[in-house]
Amino acid sequence: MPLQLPADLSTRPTPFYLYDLGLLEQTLAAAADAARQHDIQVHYALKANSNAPILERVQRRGFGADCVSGNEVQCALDNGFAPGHVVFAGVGKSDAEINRALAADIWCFNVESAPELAVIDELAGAQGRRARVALRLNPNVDARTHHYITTGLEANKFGINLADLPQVLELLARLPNVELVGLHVHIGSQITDLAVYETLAGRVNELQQWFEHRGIRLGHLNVGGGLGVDYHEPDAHLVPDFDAYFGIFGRLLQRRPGQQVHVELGRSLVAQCGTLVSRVLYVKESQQTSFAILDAGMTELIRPALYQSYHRIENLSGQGPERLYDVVGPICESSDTFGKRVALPETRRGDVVVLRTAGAYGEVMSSGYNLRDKAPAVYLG
Ligand SMILES: Cc1ncc(COP(=O)(O)O)c(C=O)c1O
Ligand SMILES: N[C@@H](CCCC[NH3+])C(=O)O
Repeated sequence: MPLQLPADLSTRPTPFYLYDLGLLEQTLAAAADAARQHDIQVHYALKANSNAPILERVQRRGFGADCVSGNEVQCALDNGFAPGHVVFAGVGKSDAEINRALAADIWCFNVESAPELAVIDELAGAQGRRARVALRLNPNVDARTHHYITTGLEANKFGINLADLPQVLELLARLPNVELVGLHVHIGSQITDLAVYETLAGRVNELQQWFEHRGIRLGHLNVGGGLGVDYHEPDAHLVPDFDAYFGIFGRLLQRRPGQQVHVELGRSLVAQCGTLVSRVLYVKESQQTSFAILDAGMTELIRPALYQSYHRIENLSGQGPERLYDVVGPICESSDTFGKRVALPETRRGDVVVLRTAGAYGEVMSSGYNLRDKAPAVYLG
């Protein structure tokens, strides 16, 4: 399927984010089918992209919302997610955020530490409520992804380490305003080696047994998100292999009767439907390198600067034999580089250059550094 472009591209100012809603629907349908087949509930991780037209489509599929701030909780509610389908996660929830989520009577707080548990109990008590909580445990499983987006190792700030679990359970037993409803793990993002999820499923089974030996039955198992996408050859894998991913948990998790299994997917649902569209401002020839300087930079898409991430770069208007370019943005930082020695057709001022697979952690991570304008979003399909 060729990249869909707006009919008025030649006169439309750049940069902008372009979203293919047809591809989004196709991706959501594939995920919903696979989830249904394995009886797994999806909570969409809003942090990947919280634009209203995207949330509207996610919500229509019957997915819930996985939120990591009070504003994300509010955004989910404003965009039609029922409170009973909203989860609030995150290592540093403020009192104000917890209070808002309690007042909205969301489904569950994913709790990351003993002090947080005590605060939720206190605030719930003050509101005359009982909060449902899942404990986020650190399963110490290596996601084999970039170290900045690995979250399930003991060295990471996330989750409760297994050594601390007995004390957390003692605390939980003493707190009157919190009810333990589940177990939560999340080991990282952009996971492409699915064997990692097999290890995770085994670890979750062990954890469940550990709880059961202490007489605790878990209403749901939340195995987090992290399914990766193909940044290198997006057109070959526009829709991720949800069947393989859900199948692992469907097959390997030892589910108890009536127990629910939840996943929190972000990137895999929205990454491929988004593209950052820019134009070449200048081609600057230096002795060693040809720079293609774009009108988009790290302020629009920070992933290459932050994680050395690869995004496929295509010159849609260039013709002629390929040459190598360092593709950079206009921001006053040397890390404002989208790719080095990128093969592009002969590139000129005004050419339209796109960065693919930018629907997740693209627009949401944009900034106003250098007092840049926010790039608008354009929706097709
Ligand atoms: C706790 C939690 N759940 C879900 C996600 C969504 O991850 P992804 O977009 O990789 O599916 C993240 C981000 O890594 C996360 O930290
Ligand atoms: N923002 C990151 C992933 C972090 C996911 C959230 N825990 C990325 O662009 O890849």
